[in-house]
Formats: sequence, C-alpha cells, structure tokens
Amino acid sequence: MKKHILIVPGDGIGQEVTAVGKKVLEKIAEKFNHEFTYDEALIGHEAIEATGNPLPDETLEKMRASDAVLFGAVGHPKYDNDPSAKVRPEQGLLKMRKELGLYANLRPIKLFDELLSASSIKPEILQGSDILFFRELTGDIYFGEKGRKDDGNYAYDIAAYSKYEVERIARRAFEAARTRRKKLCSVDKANVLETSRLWREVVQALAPEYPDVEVEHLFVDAAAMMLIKNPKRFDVVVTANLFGDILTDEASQIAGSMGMLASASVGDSTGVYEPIHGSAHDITGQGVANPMASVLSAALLLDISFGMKQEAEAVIAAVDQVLKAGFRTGDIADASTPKDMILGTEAIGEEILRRL
Ligand SMILES: NC(=O)C1=CN([C@@H]2O[C@H](COP(=O)(O)OP(=O)(O)OC[C@H]3O[C@@H](n4cnc5c(N)ncnc54)[C@H](O)[C@@H]3O)[C@@H](O)[C@H]2O)C=CC1
Ligand SMILES: CC(C)CC(=O)C(=O)O
Ligand SMILES: [Mg+2]
Repeated sequence: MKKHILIVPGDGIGQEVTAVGKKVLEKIAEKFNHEFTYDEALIGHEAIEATGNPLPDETLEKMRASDAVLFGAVGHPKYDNDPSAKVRPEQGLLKMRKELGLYANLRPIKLFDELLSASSIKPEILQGSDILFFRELTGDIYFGEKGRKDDGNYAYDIAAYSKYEVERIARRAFEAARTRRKKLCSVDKANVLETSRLWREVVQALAPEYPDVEVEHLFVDAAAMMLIKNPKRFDVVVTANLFGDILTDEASQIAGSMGMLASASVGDSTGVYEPIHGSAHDITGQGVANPMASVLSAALLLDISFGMKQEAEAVIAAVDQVLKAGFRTGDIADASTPKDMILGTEAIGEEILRRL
C-alpha cells in the first residue's frame, strides 16, 4: 500500500522520540512491503523561532495533504515561565486540532504485564486494567473566549459546548464500548457546570440507542479517585477536553509512565498520532526519554488511519518483547532493574526495531 506520512516532531523530547517512531514506520514498510513516503514540518517553539508562527500555513497544508501525521510534542520553558507571552507553542497544537477537526482523542491505557511493578500503584489493583479514554479535543474551556479586564487584574476563560459537539464524541465512545466490555463511563461535573449538564443530558438521550452498553455517570472528582482506587472498574470513558487532559495524565500511572501512553486524534480529516506527554524540558537533550509512547502512536496510526491491523500488532508485540527481555528506560525501571538493562532513547529504539 502507498501512503504519505507527515512527521511533526515539534519541541524538546518530541524530536527525540519521534525519530524512533519514524524508524518503526520505515521498518514496518520494509517488512510488509508497503511504500511509505515522508515529509517533515515545523510546529511549536521551533516554528516560532523559524517563522514567528507556532503553526505555519505550510505545516497545515502539508498535514492536510498527508494520509496521517506522526506528531511529537510542543512546549518550551521560555513560555511556561512567562505568562505575558502572546505567541506560545501550545497555540500551534490547539490550532492544528481545531483546523483539522480532530474532535476525538483516543487514549488507550493499557498496562503491559511486565510493567506491573513500575507503577506506584499496587500490582493486585492494577493487573488486568484496560481503559480506553475518549477525550473531546476541539471544544471546552481550551477554545472558548479568553481575556483580561481591569488593567489585567481580572482573567476569564469561557467553557462552552454545543449538543452537536457532545453527541459526536459520545457516539464514538458508545460504538467503541460495543466492541469491548460494553461499559461506558461518562465523566462530567454536572452538579456544578452548565456545560456538564448539557453533556449528561446528551449522553442520557443517546443511551437508549445502545441498549447493550451499560452507562454510568461520574463526577470528575470521584472519577479521579476511582481511577487509582480501582482502575479495573473502567472500560470506555468519555469526557470533556479539560477533564480528559488531566485524568489521562493521572491514568498514565496505571500504565507505568507518561512515556507509555499513545493517542490518536481523529475527526474530520487527516488523523494525528501523538504521545500524551509534552516536551519534558526536565529531560530534554539527555537521550533518556522513553520512545514507546511514540512507537505505540505509530501503531495506532497504522491501525486507525491505514487499517493495517497486522502491522500495528507487530509493533505492539515488538514493544512487549523488549519489555519481556527486561530492557527499560529510566522512567519504567524499578529497584530490581539491573543498571545495564536501563537504556537510552535510541538504544531501546534499536531493541524494538530488532524485534520487528
Ligand atoms: N501534547 C503536547 O505537546 C503537550 C505539551 N506540553 C508542554 O510540554 C512542556 C512540559 O510540560 P510538563 O507539564 O512537564 O509535562 P510533560 O508531559 O512534558 O512531562 C511531565 C513529566 O513526565 C516525564 N515524561 C514525559 N514524557 C516522558 C517520556 N517519554 N519518557 C520519560 N519521561 C517522560 C517528564 O520528564 C516530566 O517529569 C510544557 O511546555 C507544556 O505546555 C504538555 C503536555 C502535552
Ligand atoms: C497544550 C495542552 C492542551 C496539551 C496537553 O496537555 C494535551 O493535549 O494532553
Ligand atoms: Mg495533557
């Protein structure tokens, strides 16, 4: 099969991990006889430095013209510590999501058995956890009107949702639940927020169309607690943009590390595949970032955008074998990991490639 893939590494460890994700795609093409072509484009801080714009038009055009995008991360400490900066790397990411209509962000929380001891949560609580988050990605407080008044002494961010926006993400989540354990948990804050009351109303109205799916509604504060207390109780979770952002960073501890969680951002056009983590300034340039989130994002790309199930499974199996062989990056190592089994980004990438 012929496919064109755009590589958008972005900032910080985005550069380091996406290099490994791309190599995995190249190896898959070779092994399964596909013809993948690649291009690269700028986003985030590196795009601001080069063009003054965190999402140059050229990048957006290249995204639209490709069959799928493998994305890294954006972000730079320069902006994190300067609240007054008007142009920011994260604006590029949000604009990309909005412009491409990527309203559904699928975040699978899958624990590899070998990593049971990498988490701070007890193994008996974790074992068998398998959750699929549907995070709404183009609405909510991230995209509403924002600003300052009273000489900058008053700030506001408006959270807004339309019925249509809630319905389309909820439908995707219901459909996914049907193919899994048939349980859907909708997370909101309907005891306080009007947007959440609309959210709950829409999910309740859809439920009769999916009688085979058991639906529950949880408030986000309780959901955050239950994720750690009993992660196995969750199957598919659907939630708003802000809640999904926060809950999935929390849920990364079920999988052992931020470095293990991949995601698929899909909707109206080209799909974008991205680790859930950011540019991780604290480890940038050290060559120690875990590239598995990018590699597993490449697997989602193959599966969802190209319908290449066997190829995606081969990638996941290679990651599994590397973990079974005992290799770890620092973030997923524990006290029992021998020092010589803790590898850097490139070296663990080579171990994955060797098993493909
Ligand atoms: N999708 C994106 O592009 C995102 C961008 N950001 C941006 O990234 C920058 C840093 O944000 P943080 O809050 O520190 O979040 P982060 O996700 O970059 O890092 C959080 C913690 O997890 C660790 N970590 C993350 N990915 C890892 C990996 N692959 N291997 C090993 N350890 C890993 C980091 O070292 C750090 O201690 C900020 O500028 C933020 O705005 C944050 C989240 C997502
Ligand atoms: C800039 C943020 C919205 C990125 C983020 O934290 C995420 O998408 O998970
Ligand atoms: Mg996040």
